[in-house]
Amino acid sequence: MAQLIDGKAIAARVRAEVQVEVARLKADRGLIPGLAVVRVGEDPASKIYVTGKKKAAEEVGFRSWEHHFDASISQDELLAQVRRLNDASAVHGILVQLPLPKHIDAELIISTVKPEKDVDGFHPISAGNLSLGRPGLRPCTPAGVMRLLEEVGCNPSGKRAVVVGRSNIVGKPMALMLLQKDATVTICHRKSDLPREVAQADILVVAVGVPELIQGDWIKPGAVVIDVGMNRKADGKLVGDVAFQAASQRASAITPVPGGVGPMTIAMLMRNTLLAATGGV
Ligand SMILES: Nc1nc2c(c(=O)[nH]1)N[C@@H](CN(C=O)c1ccc(C(=O)N[C@@H](CCC(=O)O)C(=O)O)cc1)CN2
Repeated sequence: MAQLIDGKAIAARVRAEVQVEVARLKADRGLIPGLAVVRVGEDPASKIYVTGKKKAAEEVGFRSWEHHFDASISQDELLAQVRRLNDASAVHGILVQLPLPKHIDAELIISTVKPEKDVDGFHPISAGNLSLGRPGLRPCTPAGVMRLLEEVGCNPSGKRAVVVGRSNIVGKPMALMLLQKDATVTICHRKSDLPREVAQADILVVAVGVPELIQGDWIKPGAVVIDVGMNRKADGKLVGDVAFQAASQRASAITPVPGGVGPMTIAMLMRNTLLAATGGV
């Protein structure tokens, strides 16, 4: 039976570390990191995540602001709001909660955030820094996965890592971060032979948003399995992209859903905001 990777507990530890550093920053330099979160429309999940981000920000000692706009806001007006936050000296980190309404070009909005304030790590400059192996702000979810691996003593160096999913916000940066730690990385997508690729993985990270796509008997015995998926079933239950029970029989360690990767996303956002405030990337 696999070790359960307790993302909730590890995320609490990351937030506590940030809190200590924020207290020191206030005492030594009188600097209080500020996080501005932009939310557009009434997506219920976004509302919950943004509330969680504000709560975490306040707990670690940041200033935080939520800028909520009606779903009918024009792209130009939203761009102007982001530029205003770019110019605000008390704001060190800006994030625009996704998804945005269809009439807004999310890529354009993201590229308008000042790279130094891009605490989501989604800006093309941040993505370029990552792909070139330069310092920079990293996307929170894959950064959280790297911390989970570290916490369970899994060093990617020399291991075969398989990432299922090639999104710009999880799959691609995840693969690059594992590569940077000297894993041999395969990225899978809808044309891949999943059972064959998954069977090779010492480290398996799945981020596709398809409930229980990865079957337990595909998994290499002893693999570390990280499930980024979060899928709401008809009965309201949340399941991941991996068939958890069967996978637990073969993996050496596995993240649950909920309580695995999800809480790490918000914890790493706190770390990124601290880095943005101190210029410490
Ligand atoms: N601008 C961004 N938008 C979105 C991001 C992001 O990183 N930046 N990621 C997701 C949503 N997200 C944070 O924004 C997020 C998702 C899930 C969780 C989480 O803790 N999930 C819990 C379960 C919650 C539930 O019961 O519904 C868990 O996995 O235990 C935190 C943050 C998309 N948008």
